[in-house]
Amino acid sequence: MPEVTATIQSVAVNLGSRSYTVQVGRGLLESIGQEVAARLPEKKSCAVITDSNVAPLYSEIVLQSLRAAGKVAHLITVPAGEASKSLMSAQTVCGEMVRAGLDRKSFVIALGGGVIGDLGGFCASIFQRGIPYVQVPTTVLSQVDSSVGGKTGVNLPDAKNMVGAFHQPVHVIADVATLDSLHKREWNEGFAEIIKHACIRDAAMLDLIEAVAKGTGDVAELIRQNIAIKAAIVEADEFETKGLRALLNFGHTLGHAIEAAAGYGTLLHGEAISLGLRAAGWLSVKKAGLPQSDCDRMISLLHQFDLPTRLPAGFDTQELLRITRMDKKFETGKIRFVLLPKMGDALVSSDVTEQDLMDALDEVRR
Ligand SMILES: NC(=O)c1ccc[n+]([C@@H]2O[C@H](COP(=O)([O-])OP(=O)(O)OC[C@H]3O[C@@H](n4cnc5c(N)ncnc54)[C@H](O)[C@@H]3O)[C@@H](O)[C@H]2O)c1
Ligand SMILES: O=C(O)C(=O)C[C@@H](O)[C@H](O)[C@H](O)COP(=O)(O)O
Ligand SMILES: [Zn+2]
Repeated sequence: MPEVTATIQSVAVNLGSRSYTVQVGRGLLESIGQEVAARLPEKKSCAVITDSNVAPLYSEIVLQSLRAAGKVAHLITVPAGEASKSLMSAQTVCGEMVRAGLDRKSFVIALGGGVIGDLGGFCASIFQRGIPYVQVPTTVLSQVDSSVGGKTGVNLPDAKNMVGAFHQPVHVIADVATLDSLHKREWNEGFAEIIKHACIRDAAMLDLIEAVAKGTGDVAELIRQNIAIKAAIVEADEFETKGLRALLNFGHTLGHAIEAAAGYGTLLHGEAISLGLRAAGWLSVKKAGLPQSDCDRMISLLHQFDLPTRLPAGFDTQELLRITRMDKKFETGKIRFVLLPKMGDALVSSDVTEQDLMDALDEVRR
């Protein structure tokens, strides 16, 4: 993976009283304490929630920075991986927060990938009915997607993200230096969400993604562009009530079902979404007139990041459909599915049937 160089850039997320800034740059962890103190001057104590892979790499620098800024910081570490995005983990984390003496004047730092962002944000949203939190994303996926927008939550064994809350962070610090320690598989999975963003919102960005795949593109600029895309959608439809934010679910209706059916952690989120993107691309050609060449370009890009586009053996179609019926976009028992009529443009369709989903799954098995 390339070392990502960057000058510090900021993307604003304008949500009235819930507005915040996403800072992107290299070496930002060292100054977390100052940044947090400037935004939460009256808050004295915090929990730094992280996972067992990230803690040995980055917790000390974050704790030191917070303590140097006068904050009392407690480290809470959960096992790495999707299995930690559970109600049981939320209970454990909140219990540790109580025992550490945190109160309604405390705050949370979510230091890690999307699992920690979603879990840490959720704990912040429910702890003593809600305290502020700061996102410190350390994976490509969490920097370009999950740290922005305030969707927090945990999985149920039945389906993904079934319990949660909208709770916006007060600040996001995306230090691209943390990406240096990612393994290739975790680096690559983030590109599923980046390719998704290009497909639904910005066809021109496909060129930059292709350049990054070849090792010639500016990764930090790509991250910044993705944050800007996500921020603009969230600003226009924070609570996913106006039809716009639902477009961020392109590839997710079947992707989430595959992720849950595989057993959380078997496929990474981005890998499951890659499979969902291929299915949604195929349905977009069939039902929305997407040119086959555009669908092929999307699939080729997924391959360039070694992302899976063929469903492995062992997934039962009826089981996947059963999980898909729990999708949050379902309305009065009807599937609402995100399709692309053309590259860079998406819509939510009520014209996709269960038979279409079965046909798409057959296609993805080939
Ligand atoms: N809230 C949202 O809007 C949103 C958006 C997209 C995805 N998500 C959620 O995000 C989760 C996936 O996030 P993820 O892919 O970041 O997974 P993750 O948090 O599990 O991180 C992937 C792996 O990388 C390790 N890791 C993290 N940072 C590292 C670093 N800098 N160096 C080395 N290893 C590191 C982690 O320990 C983990 O093993 C899923 O639960 C998904 O549902 C949420
Ligand atoms: O922020 C959003 O909105 C998204 O849909 C982003 C997705 O990439 C992400 O996986 C999200 O967690 C899905 O949310 P859900 O509401 O479909 O559970
Ligand atoms: Zn996603």
